[in-house]
Amino acid sequence: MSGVVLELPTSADTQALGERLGRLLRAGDLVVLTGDLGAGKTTLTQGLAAGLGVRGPITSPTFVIARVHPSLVGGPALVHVDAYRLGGEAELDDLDLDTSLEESVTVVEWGHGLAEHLADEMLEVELQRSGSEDGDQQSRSVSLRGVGDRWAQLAQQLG
Ligand SMILES: Nc1ncnc2c1ncn2[C@@H]1O[C@H](COP(=O)(O)OP(=O)(O)OP(=O)(O)O)[C@@H](O)[C@H]1O
Ligand SMILES: [Mg+2]
Repeated sequence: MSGVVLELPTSADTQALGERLGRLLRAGDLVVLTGDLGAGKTTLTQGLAAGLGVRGPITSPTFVIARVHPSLVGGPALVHVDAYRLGGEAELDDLDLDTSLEESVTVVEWGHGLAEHLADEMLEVELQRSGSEDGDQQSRSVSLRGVGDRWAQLAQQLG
C-alpha cells in the first residue's frame, strides 16, 4: 500500500491531475473514485479521458450506469461506471465488468465498498472538499492510495 495526498485549488487542477493519471494508465487498470456529491469525481474522469485519448463526452450518467469510451489513439477504452444508484455488489456484478476489465481501463465513481472485489490491485482516489471558501469555489484535496504492486510507484509519481 502506498499513498499520497495533494491539494487541488481549482477545478482545472482536478482535470490536470486526471490527465496526468490518464497518461500513465494501461489496460487492466482499475480506478475507484470516492468522494461526496459534487466532490469532483466526474471532473477527474474527464481529465483521465483526455490523458488516455478516448472519445468523450464524459458525463455524469443519468440513466446509464456504465459507458464505454473507445480509444482514439489505439489504446485501451475507458469504461466509466457511476455506481451511485447501485444497490450493492450483486448489481455491480450484473454489469459484467470483469469481461472488459482486462482490456480496458475501468473507473468506478462511488466505487468504495462495491468495486474492491473486481480486482486484486487498484488505485483508490478519494476527493474531499478542503479550505474555507464556500460552495463550488472550495478547493479539494485528493488522496491517492495504490493497492498492489502495479501502483507501488505510481501514487508517488503523481505526487
Ligand atoms: N479542485 C476543485 N476546486 C473547486 N471546484 C472543483 C474542483 N474540482 C472539481 N470542482 C467542481 O466541482 C463541481 C462538481 O464536480 P463533479 O461533477 O466532477 O463532481 P462529482 O463528484 O462527479 O459529483 P457527483 O457526486 O454528482 O457525481 C464542478 O462544478 C467542478 O468544476
Ligand atoms: Mg459524477
